[in-house]
Amino acid sequence: MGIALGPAVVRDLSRRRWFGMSIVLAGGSVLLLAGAIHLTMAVFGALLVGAGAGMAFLSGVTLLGGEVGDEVRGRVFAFVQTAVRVVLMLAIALSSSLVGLGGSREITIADLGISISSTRLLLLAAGLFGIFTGISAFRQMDDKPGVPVLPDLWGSIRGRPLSAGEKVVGRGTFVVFEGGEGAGKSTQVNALADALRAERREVVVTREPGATEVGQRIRSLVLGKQSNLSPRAEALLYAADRADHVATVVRPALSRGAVVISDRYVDSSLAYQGAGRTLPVDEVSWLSSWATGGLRPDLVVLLDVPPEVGLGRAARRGTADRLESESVAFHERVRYAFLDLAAADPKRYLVLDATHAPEEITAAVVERVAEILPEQPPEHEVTDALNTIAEADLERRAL
Ligand SMILES: Nc1ncnc2c1ncn2[C@@H]1O[C@H](COP(=O)(O)OP(=O)(O)O)[C@@H](O)[C@H]1O
Ligand SMILES: Cc1cn([C@H]2C[C@H](O)[C@@H](COP(=O)(O)OP(=O)(O)O)O2)c(=O)[nH]c1=O
Repeated sequence: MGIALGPAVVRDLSRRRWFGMSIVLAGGSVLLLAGAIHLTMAVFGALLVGAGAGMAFLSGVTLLGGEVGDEVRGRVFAFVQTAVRVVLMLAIALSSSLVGLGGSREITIADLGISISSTRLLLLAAGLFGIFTGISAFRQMDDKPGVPVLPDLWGSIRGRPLSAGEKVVGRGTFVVFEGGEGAGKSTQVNALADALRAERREVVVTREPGATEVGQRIRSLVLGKQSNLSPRAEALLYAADRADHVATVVRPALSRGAVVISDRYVDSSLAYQGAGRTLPVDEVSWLSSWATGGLRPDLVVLLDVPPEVGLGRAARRGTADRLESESVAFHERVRYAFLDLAAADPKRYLVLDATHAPEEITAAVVERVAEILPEQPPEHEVTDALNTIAEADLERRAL
């Protein structure tokens, strides 16, 4: 059953993870057998043991096939087949003699009449051993460290396994500003950058969409008033812009140790394409996480403003783009989606009332950002680093 149905159920789950999980399933089902108080429970437990063992066998053979060289494959498989048979025979022989050793004693728990026999104790020990072995196999072989196990399994069953986050080398800090139109994001991004530059930190100010050359072209596609995009195409274009932005601007800057300040990031897609355009938010989230290789900001500053106020400010700035000209109901949905995201992860968010005076907002932002920034290195190291960046910049311009 495990061999026949397993692959169809877990679909794209990493085979390394599947191997450990299957052993845990088999071990857990043996535990169920140990505590079975009715024949149906025992039959169900036995089916699950079979499914777990079958899946472990299949994933183990698949993994072995992929990792063993062609020249020794025949011998390795012959050895494994023989070893499996020997272990099975030993297990049968040993367990039947152990079962015969102990007697059976009846104890009564709330009229259930559970008998504690040596069979149950043996199954209990075997189940615990199976779970322990499965967990240690999982830990040793895990190819997606840091990716939560159950969401990954659930995602795989639904055909969308979670991807392992790409590592960020370096110790930069990633700050994102989010909020509706005219909330004051650009104003605050610049104010924060000025404050950090005054401390002689390397700051990279960037935005979505349109921070790169490709991004500029995508920006004119998604925000041009004449374009008539479907919501899914719009979501894919924002994700493509984000992928290019993260790969070519954000990650390189973070790996240098810079503070990267971005005007909008993933939450904008969740709020505008998810809540605004009513695409499934988990799907939009998966798309963004794939596009960014799982890169998450250290801090998200949410500038919260009623849509009428923000849109009024944006209108004073000039002509409205495609999204600015959406209905007030659309912008209300966007606003509450942002607030909802912030409430779900309060440690990562700073929510500010954006109707306050700009200087007041800047002071709150600077205070919070100071808490997450690493200690400043000694003055001469900063000067050297800034000189190197300036020289590299001059060289790039000269080319
Ligand atoms: N706190 C504030 N109070 C009043 N007006 C503001 C405030 N912050 C920004 N503005 C003004 O609102 C307009 C939009 O601000 P901007 O920073 O471009 O917003 P966003 O980038 O969020 O669209 C600008 O004219 C700006 O001067
Ligand atoms: C990054 C991003 C932006 N957007 C929208 C929100 C804005 O209306 C528009 C960006 O416009 P922009 O002019 O850069 O921002 P603002 O109006 O806040 O100054 O793109 C999305 O719909 N999804 C996204 O993922």
